[in-house]
Amino acid sequence: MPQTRATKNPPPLASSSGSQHASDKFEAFDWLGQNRSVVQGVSRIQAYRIHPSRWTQLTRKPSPSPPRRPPSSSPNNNAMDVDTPTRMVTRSMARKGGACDGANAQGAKRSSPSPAASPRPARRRRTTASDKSPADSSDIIPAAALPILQLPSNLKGNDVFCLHCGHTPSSSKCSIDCYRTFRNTHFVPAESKIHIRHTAPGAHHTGLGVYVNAGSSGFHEGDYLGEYLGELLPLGAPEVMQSDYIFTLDAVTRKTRGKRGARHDVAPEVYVDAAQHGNWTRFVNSSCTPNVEALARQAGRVRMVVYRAVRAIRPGEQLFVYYGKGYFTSRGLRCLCPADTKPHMPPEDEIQVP
Ligand SMILES: C[S@@+](CC[C@H](N)C(=O)[O-])C[C@H]1O[C@@H](n2cnc3c(N)ncnc32)[C@H](O)[C@@H]1O
Repeated sequence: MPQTRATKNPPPLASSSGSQHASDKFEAFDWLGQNRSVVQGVSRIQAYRIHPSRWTQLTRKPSPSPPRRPPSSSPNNNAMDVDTPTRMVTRSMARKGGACDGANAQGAKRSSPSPAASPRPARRRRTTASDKSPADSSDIIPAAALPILQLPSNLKGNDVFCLHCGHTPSSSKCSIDCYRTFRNTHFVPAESKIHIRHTAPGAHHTGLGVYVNAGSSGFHEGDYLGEYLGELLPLGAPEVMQSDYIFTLDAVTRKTRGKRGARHDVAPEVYVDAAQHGNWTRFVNSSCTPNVEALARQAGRVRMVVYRAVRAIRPGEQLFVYYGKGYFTSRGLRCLCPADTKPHMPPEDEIQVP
């Protein structure tokens, strides 16, 4: 079924027809197979990039105190944030220049590592020399990007936990080394178990997708598969409106309860856009029955979106996250995932994890 995008600024890379996809012009085997770092103008990166002119030309709103979320009326607000997955950026979030207002909550909910969600460090695995990527040993974060990525140092409360050490990132026990160590030790070597290829033609064709290699051991539930890398963009950057490869790196820095309900303080808006620079995670398609979740987390005060397996994933299976309903509605797209034989609209923000 033809799909149209309801946007005044059609994405430069993406086509508006259902049979053509942003990445059709990539040679999928090149991405992983030919050891090339640049494929058809899209560079494969191992660390965040920053768009220098976007950060100097655009003035970000000064935020002496972090913006407030509207009080929530949900009596179960505490539970709401537990392991809530993050979602791809919707068009309306980008237009409004902010992803954290209540009106957009359905498509924009990001997680905060709540006390129940991540007080303990993630499961570690043994690192081998072959797991090391060039980025692990050198500058994993460009110096200019560090202040952009880091959460405020005056974090209070106990809502924000480092994925590596489990401490609040403002604690003296948590440092940038936590981010480095997390990257080196907690991710499974996913790239050696996956390949990127065109999805089958027909009703479920969604361009390129990520598949688990036949003959590999697949993934276990809870495996950290990778970090969603891309170019860091500030609030108001025009690319945010145009990209189909974008997450917000927003994070809840403090959650307090008052008479009017819970209040969430959030860190200033940052987007990670993989349209021009990215890693394999940019090819993961959306499904209403995902096997991977995208979580907004932090390690050593560095914000990141991590992909984690929500169940065991067998060889031959395609990896899927859930982009959120807002991703599809704001682009005038229908979901073509295998959860339904026909093009459909994803459920509100509910996902069915089998
Ligand atoms: C982040 S990219 C995923 C990789 C993409 N398939 C590619 O070839 O580069 C997101 C785009 O993939 C397509 N896509 C992913 N999941 C989809 C789904 N469930 N239904 C329809 N299109 C989907 C849409 O074109 C969407 O804008």
